[in-house]
Amino acid sequence: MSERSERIAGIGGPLPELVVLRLARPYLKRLVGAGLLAAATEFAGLALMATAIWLLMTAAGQPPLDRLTVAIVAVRALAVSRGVLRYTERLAGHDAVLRLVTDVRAGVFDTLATRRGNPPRSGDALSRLVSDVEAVQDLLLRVVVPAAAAGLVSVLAVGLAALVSPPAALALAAGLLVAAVALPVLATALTRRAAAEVAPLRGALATDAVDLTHGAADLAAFGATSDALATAGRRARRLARLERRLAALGFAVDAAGVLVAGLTAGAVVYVALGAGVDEVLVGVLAVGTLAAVEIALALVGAARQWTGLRAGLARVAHLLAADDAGRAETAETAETAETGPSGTPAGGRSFEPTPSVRFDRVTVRYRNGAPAALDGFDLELPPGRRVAVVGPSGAGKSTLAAVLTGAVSPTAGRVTLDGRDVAAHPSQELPRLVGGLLAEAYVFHATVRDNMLLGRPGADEDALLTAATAAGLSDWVRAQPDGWDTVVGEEGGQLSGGQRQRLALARALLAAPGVLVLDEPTEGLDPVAADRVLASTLAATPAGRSVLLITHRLSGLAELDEIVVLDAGRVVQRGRHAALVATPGWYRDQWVLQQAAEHGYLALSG
Ligand SMILES: Nc1ncnc2c1ncn2[C@@H]1O[C@H](COP(=O)(O)OP(=O)(O)OP(=O)(O)O)[C@@H](O)[C@H]1O
Repeated sequence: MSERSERIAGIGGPLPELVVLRLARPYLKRLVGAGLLAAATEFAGLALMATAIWLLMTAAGQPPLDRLTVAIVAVRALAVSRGVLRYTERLAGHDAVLRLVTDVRAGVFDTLATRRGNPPRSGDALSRLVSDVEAVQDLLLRVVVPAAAAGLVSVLAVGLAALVSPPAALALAAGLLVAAVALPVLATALTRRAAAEVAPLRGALATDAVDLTHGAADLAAFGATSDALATAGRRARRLARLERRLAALGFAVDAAGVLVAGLTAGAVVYVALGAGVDEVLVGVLAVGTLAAVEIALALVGAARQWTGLRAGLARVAHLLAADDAGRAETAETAETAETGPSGTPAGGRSFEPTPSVRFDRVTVRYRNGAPAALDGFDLELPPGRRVAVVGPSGAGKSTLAAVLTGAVSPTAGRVTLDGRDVAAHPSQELPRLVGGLLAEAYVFHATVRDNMLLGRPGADEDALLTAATAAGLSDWVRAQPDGWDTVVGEEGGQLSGGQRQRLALARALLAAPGVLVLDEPTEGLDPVAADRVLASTLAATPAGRSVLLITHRLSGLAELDEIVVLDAGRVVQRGRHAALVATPGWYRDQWVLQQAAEHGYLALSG
């Protein structure tokens, strides 16, 4: 970690604004300079209005020109200097703030890259880096600097008005207090709750987008797509509602600001006239008041900005304060996880009867003219039958699973469940009839429990334990300090490949569809573990349920009712293990090779 980011990461503190201001310490001189320049700009504007109105009202009396010369020059000088001052103020402010934001962004990157524990989810991390770090920039440029300038100019305006008429200055001070204190406090109070909800909602929506995209296949496989989409839709609608409410409140507060400016100017004129102030100076006071209140109203905008920035600032500050952030992050992800990946709904799911499956001359061609991935495939899978499909890579095994689960439609032939085409089954019913562990299962950045509950929402702890034990995951879960509530990291990044596979298998076993499809369930496990997990998986599947096991390992298939050997989409052998091992062909050759390889492995590892 760089020295700069160490400095950043070491900062804690209760208020995120204080964390940011402490980070800004090296750039304090530049920021104070920017604040003074901003005040000078606003003051030049105020003075320009007051001088111009004095000039107009005095000129109306047609005095000798030399009485007006100074004012004419002053108007020109103020008009020019206001532009120059605004430019230099922007330059100085942005220079300081962009340096600071570079520090903060580097610190956030460092913290994200090096932290242990739960890394934030990519959607969430991205929104932090983009919008939350910009909150630091906005806090200084749109809140602190303009608020300081407005405060300073208000004090100056009251002081100058007091030179003309102390009672009028009192009226001005009262109006400025309403504009600079009461209205901002009101605006903050009205918008705080909605604004605090907006930033986490944006983070959650970004996360939904990641889950819906990366986990689309698994959500579909477990029939959870519509629930996940509904959850994301609910969040998007809530966000839109909140933003509309914030905008409406903003308009109302702006209108109140205009009213305050008018009333204050009226009060100042009334008091000044009553105090016998010269009419030209009353005009100057009136226009000066309007200009001063408008400058003070910048504080309403600043307060609104500040309310909107607080949540983002807090996230950056917590992230940078490494130790605190670790804890906060854990709490936050645990909270997200409570609702399940993409808001998996709770509630039990009843089991469906096992359908009778029939593949009838099924051919699948992914592209016109391409060789068939499946070519005239036939298979009967009555309830309770257990069939393995084996064959070389690219033989069409995963295509078979895809056709059965409805992910791919046959180019020719039919796949039926109880005589009805797979495609004719409603998509929310199909996963209960056929499903399981498909190729490249997605593991969500949630707890072990919620990853499993995607398979069967509402399942109790006993059911979780039974499925996890069959998949060989329960010992690992027990060894974790958080047990079922262990968060597995983005795409299961905090699990080993084998653990990820066991978790996906446990989820499939918990889902327990009528026909359990297992595509390479022991992928990534060593031979001993693979044999054990396959045996316990088959043992854990109730007798009335069918199994379609896709595997490249031929070990542990002796108990299965049928083994189908595929090659280039065609069935080249079929039968039981004992018969196939006794017959010359791909199966026997592969069996011999695998046995030799695994015995060699066992000899070496033993
Ligand atoms: N989505 C797809 N688009 C185009 N072709 C595909 C697609 N999926 C599979 N194929 C092709 O279909 C054939 C069968 O692929 P499939 O994935 O079913 O084989 P497999 O037996 O499961 O292989 P492996 O054991 O390597 O997973 C291959 O030639 C493959 O290139």
